Amino acid sequence: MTALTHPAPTPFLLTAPDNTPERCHAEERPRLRVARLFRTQPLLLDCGLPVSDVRLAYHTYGTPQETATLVLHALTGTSAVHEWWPDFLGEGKPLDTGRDYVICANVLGGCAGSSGPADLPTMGGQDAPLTLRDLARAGRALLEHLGVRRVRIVGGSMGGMLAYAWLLECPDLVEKAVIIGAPARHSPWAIGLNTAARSAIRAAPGGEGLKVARQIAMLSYRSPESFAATQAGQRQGVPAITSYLHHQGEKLQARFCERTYVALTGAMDAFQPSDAELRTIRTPVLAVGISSDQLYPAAEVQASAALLPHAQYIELNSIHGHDAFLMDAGDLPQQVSDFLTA
Ligand SMILES: CC(=O)SCCNC(=O)CCNC(=O)[C@H](O)C(C)(C)COP(=O)(O)OP(=O)(O)OC[C@H]1O[C@@H](n2cnc3c(N)ncnc32)[C@H](O)[C@@H]1OP(=O)(O)O
Ligand SMILES: N[C@@H](CCO)C(=O)O
Repeated sequence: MTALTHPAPTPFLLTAPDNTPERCHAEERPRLRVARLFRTQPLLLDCGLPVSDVRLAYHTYGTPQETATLVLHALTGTSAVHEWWPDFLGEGKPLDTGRDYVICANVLGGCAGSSGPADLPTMGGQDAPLTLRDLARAGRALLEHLGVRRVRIVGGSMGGMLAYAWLLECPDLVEKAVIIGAPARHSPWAIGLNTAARSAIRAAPGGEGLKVARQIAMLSYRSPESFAATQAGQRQGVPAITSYLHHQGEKLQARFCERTYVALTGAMDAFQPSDAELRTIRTPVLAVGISSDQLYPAAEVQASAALLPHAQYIELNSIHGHDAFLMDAGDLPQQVSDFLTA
């Protein structure tokens, strides 16, 4: 197989020369910081490989506190919550920067400042397989680094599935969790879509495959009704949807890494907790399905939540499919706020 590529490293600020976290106060402009973790004791990945000196890039918002709100981003997301979730972050919003200490880290394996596949050990000449539990354990070390003892977790899409991994891996840390647009495990449908995306990347490494992967994924992130409303007709001599998908492919290729795409989709596909494991979760959970979600149908999100002893389920009504939690959130911020402050 031709080697997969990694984009130029994201510029970042190290936390401080001695690796002590700097404090970001509500009035400060959000800054990307990078913590260096596992320098004395390695992180043991589920595949058996130890990793030392792990970088996690993160943003914090609000005043540091021992109890924080941890945001878990989606597949191609970053730690910059202020850039991609303005409906949820800010004073008076569910991630209330005037009241809460909000933390978001680019996941282990990511390509927005954290240690990615190119920084991690290989296994048999291939990138080490990562698990969502590995990502949660790395995240736990960041919380310890920041002096955080308890968290409320809010995650959407991959971040929602990662929230399940946190609930299983770190039950002692998590006070409550909001899981948006995510089941506890991938269906054959979701694995199939990711398989096609990875096949495209492997068939055309260097960027072209990643563009196709994004086009496939975008079709699952929206809905037939959404595209009928936004992409009907022609644009510059081709169907508008064709031009849209090309644009989305170019946009992702410019900002993302194909090796991260393979690693994170693989981690999601492999995360298959049993019903029995899910029934052990004691933490209160708010699970949110999205009425038009083609990737993770609302019924699937609800079925996962039904296995949890202390979960409530609500549905976001939108024609815009899976991505609605990012672009058409409606009343959801208020409902999430109510749950987090109850
Ligand atoms: C803002 C950021 O920095 S996001 C980076 C981090 N990413 C994340 O956190 C992941 C989560 N975010 C996302 O997945 C996305 O940003 C979303 C879902 C929130 C929004 O997606 P968007 O691509 O911005 O929205 P949308 O689907 O409406 O597309 C708009 C873009 O398509 C272009 N477009 C729309 N229709 C067409 C068309 N027919 N042909 C060509 N281009 C088109 C628009 O001009 C616009 O382009 P631009 O982004 O270069 O300005
Ligand atoms: N559109 C989001 C959701 C994917 O699950 C992303 O690109 O990360």
